[in-house]
Amino acid sequence: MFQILVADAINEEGLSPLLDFNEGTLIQKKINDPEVELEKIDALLVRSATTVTEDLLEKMPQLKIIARAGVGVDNIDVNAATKRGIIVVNAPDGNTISTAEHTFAMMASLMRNIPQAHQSVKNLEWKRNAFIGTELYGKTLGIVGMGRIGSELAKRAKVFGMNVKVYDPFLTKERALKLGVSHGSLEEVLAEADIITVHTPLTPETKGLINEETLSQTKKGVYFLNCARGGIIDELALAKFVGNGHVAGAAIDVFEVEPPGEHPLFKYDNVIVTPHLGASTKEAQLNVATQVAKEVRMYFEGKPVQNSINLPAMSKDIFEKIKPFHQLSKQIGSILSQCMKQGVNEISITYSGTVTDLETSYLTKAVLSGFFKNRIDVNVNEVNALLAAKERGITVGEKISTNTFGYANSITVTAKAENHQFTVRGTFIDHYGPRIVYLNDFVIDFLPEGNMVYIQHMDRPGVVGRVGKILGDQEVNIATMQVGRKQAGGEAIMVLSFDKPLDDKQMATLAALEDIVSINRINL
Ligand SMILES: NC(=O)C1=CN([C@@H]2O[C@H](COP(=O)(O)OP(=O)(O)OC[C@H]3O[C@@H](n4cnc5c(N)ncnc54)[C@H](O)[C@@H]3O)[C@@H](O)[C@H]2O)C=CC1
Ligand SMILES: O=C(O)C(=O)COP(=O)(O)O
Repeated sequence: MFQILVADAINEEGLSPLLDFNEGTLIQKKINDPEVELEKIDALLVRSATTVTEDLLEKMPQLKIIARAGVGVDNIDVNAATKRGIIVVNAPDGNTISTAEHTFAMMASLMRNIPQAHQSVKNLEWKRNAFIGTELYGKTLGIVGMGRIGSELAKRAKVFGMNVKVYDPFLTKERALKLGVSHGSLEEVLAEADIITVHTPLTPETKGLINEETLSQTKKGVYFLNCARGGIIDELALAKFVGNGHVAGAAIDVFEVEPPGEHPLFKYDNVIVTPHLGASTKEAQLNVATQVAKEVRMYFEGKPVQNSINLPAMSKDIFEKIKPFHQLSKQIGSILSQCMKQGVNEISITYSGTVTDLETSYLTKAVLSGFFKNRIDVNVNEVNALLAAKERGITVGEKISTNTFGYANSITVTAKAENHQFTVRGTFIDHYGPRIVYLNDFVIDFLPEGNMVYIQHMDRPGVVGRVGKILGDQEVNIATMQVGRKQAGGEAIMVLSFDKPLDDKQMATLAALEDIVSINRINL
């Protein structure tokens, strides 16, 4: 049973794909609840309230997937998760509309003093002259970060007759044209906008993007909005510019520290605030919960996840096509690792035939994950395979070849150590299955499965018989046996498979036989 911890308030109805999941137990408790056995948790679902640090991950050795029921993953140490092979997924578009609408509502409220006027009337005042507002019509809205939310906001602003000027270094001219917005540098947006709103993720590049220096490049009387992440606008710098009258007002939904407690911005009447409500609608919460619950379930069912931060997305169709090669790649990596015990400094992979139509970089990661399994105590998978190789100084090369060796496809992997190298080649035959067709310079043909032994020996009469007799005497049943040789009387190999793995004594007895050069277990 997979243990799935829901550590933040996530919509119950949206969690139904996991509530109905027979192979999972859902635990709805805070991360620091003493009843939570962190070491047993397989999946963790969070919003922005739970901070997922490297220290926390250290305590969660079984964790395989972190799902963020929302967009921003700045509360998750994605690098630390990647290093451990933990997949991080989010729900990228489930709350876009709600957040764009909230930003718009904040902008309208700010320009028309709605929160202040509301409070005044409730205080039994009637101060119509104190709350003269400013129209949105004809004003220039500067949007920093023109992704999903920025784009939805732009559409709404245009309907209100606003001019939209955007800054986003990753926005193409074509996309800006399609969205009907003027695209410029940050300096241009700062200089031209009447209202500036940020919609970037919080990253080292965007932290403090709006600071004293950038604030001083804006028009006097500018308004600021932050419904993205606390920290993109330097809060103390903003408070200073509100205080000196340069900034006419600000609407803030998110804070560097949440909840913010006493805050220098709170003393200004022209600063309006909400407690991180951008995504807080029934619709958005249902959307994001459903998205991540489905993702986690798909992951545990061995299906591809769609919205991973640290894995490439793959459609179901592509996944079905790549699946047999994925399995074969892992098996090749594992065989290689078990046949070549020493440290390796290079792994090169050559793909040929039909497999080259697929995402071979994904298969390369699968080869590496098979190779590292049982070699290192970190769970290596497609998320952290390249990183694991890099950290161990192993160069990984991938190439495509037209030589298919007579098969419809082939995957050839060579591992190199200082004075030694070992090659394994496999193919996948439709309606037949995976086969290993080349092992360390020998042509062979066997099914990579179960408990096997790989023996290198001299091609002399009686060797195969002696191996069979010794095993027979010990009541060991040989399930399959394949032999290969380069030339008569030279070096040869045997690959045998058994119902149960051979024990150390049986291995030693075989190793001691005449004409046996080496013997290795291969367990797949
Ligand atoms: N207040 C709330 O409740 C919510 C806040 N958010 C925040 O809003 C952010 C944006 O969300 P989406 O639009 O869905 O993300 P997105 O990924 O679609 O858009 C982000 C945009 O920022 C741009 N960008 C990145 N670095 C930049 C830089 N240095 N300067 C200018 N632009 C830059 C990217 O090119 C991208 O177009 C999220 O990362 C999240 O932190 C999201 C949902 C709800
Ligand atoms: O999706 C996001 O990035 C948000 O900021 C929403 O945060 P929340 O899930 O409401 O804590």
